[in-house]
Formats: sequence, structure tokens, C-alpha cells
Amino acid sequence: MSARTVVSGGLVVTAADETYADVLIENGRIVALADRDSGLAASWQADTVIDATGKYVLPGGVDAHTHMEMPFGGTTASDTFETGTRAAAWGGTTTIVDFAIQGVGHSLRAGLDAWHAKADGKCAIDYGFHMIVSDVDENSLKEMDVLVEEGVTSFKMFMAYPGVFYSDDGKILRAMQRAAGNGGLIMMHAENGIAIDVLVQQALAAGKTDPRFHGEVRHALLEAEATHRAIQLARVAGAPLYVVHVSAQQAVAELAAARDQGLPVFGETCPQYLFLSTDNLAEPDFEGAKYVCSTPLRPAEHQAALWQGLRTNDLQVVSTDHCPFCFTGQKDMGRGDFSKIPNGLPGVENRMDLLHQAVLDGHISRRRWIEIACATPARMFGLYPRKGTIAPGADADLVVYDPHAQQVLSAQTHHMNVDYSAYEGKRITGRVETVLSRGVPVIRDRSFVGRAGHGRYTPRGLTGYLD
Ligand SMILES: NC(=O)NCCC(=O)O
Ligand SMILES: [Zn+2]
Ligand SMILES: [Zn+2]
Repeated sequence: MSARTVVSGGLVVTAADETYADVLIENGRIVALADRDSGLAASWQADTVIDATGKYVLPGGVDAHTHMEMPFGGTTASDTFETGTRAAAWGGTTTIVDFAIQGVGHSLRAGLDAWHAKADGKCAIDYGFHMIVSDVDENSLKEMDVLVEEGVTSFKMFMAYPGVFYSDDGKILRAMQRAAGNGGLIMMHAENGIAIDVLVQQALAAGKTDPRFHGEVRHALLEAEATHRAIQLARVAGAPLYVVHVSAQQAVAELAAARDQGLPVFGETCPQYLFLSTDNLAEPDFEGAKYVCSTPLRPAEHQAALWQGLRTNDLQVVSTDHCPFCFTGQKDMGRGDFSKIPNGLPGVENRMDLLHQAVLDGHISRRRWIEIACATPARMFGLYPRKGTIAPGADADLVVYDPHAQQVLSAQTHHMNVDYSAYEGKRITGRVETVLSRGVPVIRDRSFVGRAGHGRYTPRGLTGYLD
């Protein structure tokens, strides 16, 4: 007989429901839920019982935007698939979707193979891949069809970073047309990189070299303009569109206007835009470099529009865009020239906790927390209902969450392989206690009991968000 686990006594929270129920797990899958008052669970035979009394039982988090060991800005993101997925598990995330990169002049296949080689046998939790398309030609367009069939069903393109990942509008349109035909989802980094590069050169020539100028040159209007343009291109192509790491209130307004017209346009934001601001970028002694990412942090008044977008469903997903670079030895490559600071923030471990704090702070409801962090990312990227919910047939990716525990976020205690925390000193109520991945404990009572290689590559279906 296969091992059976029961998670008992907790409040099971999904995007749809909150019920006191016991959860029966067999062969890594959820096989039944029994309402507390039904008495049904009394007849269940179990090898292991996890007592969740007084705790929440949540679906494992799905982080649809990470960059483990990504070469970028002349260095490489400091979390490997091993350290980054371990940290994700500590934070209650049980699936990541990372970005494989097509090098310019290379095939999509070569990029995907390279990312498989990095991740294979290393991950503590399950993972999938999106593909960054940086060289649109006949061959890569054909490869998109093949990748969709194989379970790489989403493609990130960049209107930013000329000379690196940038695609012009013609290339973007061609890829969108292809996605309209094969069912893939185009994910857009929407910033007008050509205009931004002019402003970067002008700022540097004027002696404006500090990290805070990163935020000034990456103007909110240039995020909004690119968002608008991406929406129109997707419309012409007849393709759905998912805009990543939305930070400007004007960009939210573009998404909302498109959605009001019934267009299949979706938006993601990240905890850094919800909790941090240009005040962080302006921290003295080059400390602002810790907060350099693109799109950039915005003045704090943009946060209200992001929270509102999350409540009104004009924004659907909160991912981390986890792309950590150490302050010493990596971020400091940009002393004296903010354009040389590698772009990206750590956060894969913090997302579920920060969003729980947002529930307590009144920004979102408890079910909306699970919707934007678990269910919708799974649905958006073809992983639902296997991931992102607690229901018979779903993978037993579960988090026992203590909603009353107090913690202080800090680089001293986090598990990400990076020498600072973007949220150093922030007090959070709530903490992950136990995490199961396909029924196997990865974190048990605040100890890591997982292993590199437990996590499986998970091919994905087409986006289920249009159904
Ligand atoms: N966001 C960021 O600053 N770094 C990661 C790369 C990207 O997502 O554009
Ligand atoms: Zn991006
Ligand atoms: Zn990213």
C-alpha cells in the first residue's frame, strides 16, 4: 500500500473557498478533502498525520517569474537552481517557472537545453520554463511551435535592453502572430528601451551617476507607452498578452483600459513595487543599488494603483522576478555609473509572507492572496489544476502556514544566496511552518528536509486563463 498522509485540523484556503477540512494525500496527489464537521476523516488510515490545528493549509505558491543563475549585466544571478529553489520552499513556493534564454544567433533549442542542464537534478521543488526570445527569425518562429507542443508555452520578449534582449516592433509582431497561431502566450517587458538609452546617456553626461537616476531615466511614461504599444501589437496579431513586472500606475491604466474593451490582456506585478519605492533607490552610500531593477521602483504613490489593480483584477498575478545580485562584488560594479548596476532584486523566499502581510494590512482578501500567488499563475501558465489549488487530483503541494507567528525579514536569516535583503528589518505576521511537494516534506516544522533533485521539470499546457 502506498504511503498516506493526512493534514488535519487546518483552515484550507484556496482561491475559491475557506473551509476547516482534513486533506488526504496518496501517491503524491490529493485524493480527498473532508469537512471538519463531516466526520469522514475518522475512517482514513494514514501513515503520517500533520497537525495543522490553528494554521492555514494553503496550495504551494507558484512563482511564474524567476531568474536562477541568469547571466545578465556582465555577471550571473547569485542563486543557483539548487539554492534558489530551496529558498523558494522556505517561503512556501512549490513551483517556479524560470526563463530559459535564446542567445542572439542561437536557436531556442540551444537555450532551452542549456537551462535544462542547469536545473536538472538540482531543484528542491517543481519547475517549468518560459523561453526568452531575443532573435526572431524564420527558424525561431518555427521553433516556437515545437516548444509549445513540448510544454514551453510562453515566450518573453523585451521592448527594453537594446543590444541585449531587445526586439523591435516588427519582430514582436511576428512572434505575436506566431503565438496567435500556436496558442503560446507572449510575456512582455514593456519599457521603451530606445528612449531610455538616450536618457541614460544624457544623465551620465550630466554627472548623474547615482542609483536613484536609474529610476528617473526609466520614466513611468515610457513604461506606459510601451505597454500601450504592446497591447496594440497584440491586438493586430490577434494574440493574448501578459505584461510582466508592471510598476507604473500609468501602465496599470493602459491594462485596465484594454481590459475594459474586453481584450485578452493580463498583468503581473511584484512585491518590490508594492512594498518598496524610489525612496529606497535614493538611499545614501550607494545602498540604493540594492533596489535597482527594471521596470524600476516608482514613487510610493504608484503603490495604491497596483493594489487597486490587484483587487479589481486589472492585475492578475504577483510573481517575484527573483534575480538576485550580491551587493558586494555584483551591484557594486555600477559605482560611478548606475547603468552598470546589474538589474534585479531577490525575493523568491519573501513573496507569500509579504502578501500575507498585505492581507493583514487590508490590501487584499485571504482568498485573493491565494488567487494571485497560487491559482492564477498556475492557470495563466498551464499548470492548473495540478498546481495552485487544493482539490482531489491536484499535486499535494501544500503549505502549513502559521498566521500568527512573528518574523523579521533579514539577510541574516534568509536562505537566498545573496548578501542583503531588500526587506531588511521588515516585520511580518505569518510564517511558513511545513511544506509538502507532491506529498514529500521539503520543510518540516521550520527545518529543511528536502533534497536537490526532488523537484521535477513540469511541462505546461496552454494558458488556461482564456477558458
Ligand atoms: N527585472 C530585472 O531587473 N531583472 C531581471 C530581468 C528582467 O526581468 O527584465
Ligand atoms: Zn523584464
Ligand atoms: Zn524578469
